Amino acid sequence: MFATRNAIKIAARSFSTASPLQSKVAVLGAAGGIGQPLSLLLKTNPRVTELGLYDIHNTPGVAADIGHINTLSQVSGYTAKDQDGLKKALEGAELVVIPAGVPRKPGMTRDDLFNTNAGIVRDLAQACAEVCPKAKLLIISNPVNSTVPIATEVFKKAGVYDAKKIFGVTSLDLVRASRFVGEKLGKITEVPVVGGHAGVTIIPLFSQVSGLSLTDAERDALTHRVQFGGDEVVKAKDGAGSATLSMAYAGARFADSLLRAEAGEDVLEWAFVRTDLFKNEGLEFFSTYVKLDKNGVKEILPLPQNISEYEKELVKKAIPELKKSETKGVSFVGNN
Ligand SMILES: NC(=O)C1=CN([C@@H]2O[C@H](COP(=O)(O)OP(=O)(O)OC[C@H]3O[C@@H](n4cnc5c(N)ncnc54)[C@H](O)[C@@H]3O)[C@@H](O)[C@H]2O)C=CC1
Ligand SMILES: O=C([O-])CC(=O)C(=O)O
Repeated sequence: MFATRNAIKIAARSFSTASPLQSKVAVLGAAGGIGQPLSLLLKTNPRVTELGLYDIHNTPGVAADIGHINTLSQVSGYTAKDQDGLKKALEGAELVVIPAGVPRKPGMTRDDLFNTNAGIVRDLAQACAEVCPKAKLLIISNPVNSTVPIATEVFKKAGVYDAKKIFGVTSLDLVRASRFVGEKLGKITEVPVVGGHAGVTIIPLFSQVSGLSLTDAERDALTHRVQFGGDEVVKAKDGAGSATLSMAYAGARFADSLLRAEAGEDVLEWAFVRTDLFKNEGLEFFSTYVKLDKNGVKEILPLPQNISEYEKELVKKAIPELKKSETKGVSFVGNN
């Protein structure tokens, strides 16, 4: 389950500047709080040559607006009213990013979004399986711990499943952990975050950050802040939704990592993927260290051997929670 740390190389963190390959990125839910700034950031990425934006409404306006930005990529926007709008957005896509669905309000858990978002993700994944089965899917819609198993089951049913290409985007947890530790260290450094994307399933590995020394109380507080960073934003937005801008940044960063890997760079990321790491515990999905190549996941690395006892306990606590969400997602597709 754990490996030595020396195999692990931290990915560079600036956006791409190299000349582009042909890479179409589709964004489903593109007119939303995340969708709009995410589409904006993707428009500024020189590796993206085409953007296909889809939402149930408002996408043509977003596409027209972003389309005036003076980078070379082409932008088109479709809604549910356009004939074959979803199909047109997806055709030829290398990456499909999915932030479609409802966000939390104060007092809700991510799992409370399941009833609405499970069906949305299932239907969008079905369209991806039909139109662009070889595209990489980046799932942002919550609850990620269930929506990734949902998309996986849809692809399996359609006979086009490739575990290397379906990702739950947990990058915002990494961005938050890096920022919160940065406040302490006075410099920005990468902080691995593993597990899942909800409460106690979010596990920051502070033991892996060189130069960081925390008292037990500081470690507990920092861990809690990363695990419940989403709630901090939901509370501050006071009914107007959850994190959108930081999520757009994190999602664009993860998309950029996949595009870099597509172009032949060695990239290490953290993402919620299908893995055998916890096979003995009956768990199929876990966010861990993932080496990327042009096909998506090249290699899944075990957790570092030298993580702390405290972090090992967090992993143990997360497993039953993850398992519950996974089963719920799998059953949803089985029963619907
Ligand atoms: N993975 C992560 O770290 C994070 C995930 N999220 C999740 O992302 C999702 C979106 O959040 P926001 O953008 O703030 O919500 P939002 O409500 O602002 O935007 C969602 C968009 O999805 C669209 N949509 C709904 N059904 C659709 C369908 N069938 N096809 C295409 N588009 C559809 C809506 O029209 C809307 O424009 C939520 O589920 C939220 O919980 C939010 C922050 C972080
Ligand atoms: O908290 C939420 O509901 C949105 C989210 O996933 C996050 O900000 O991490």
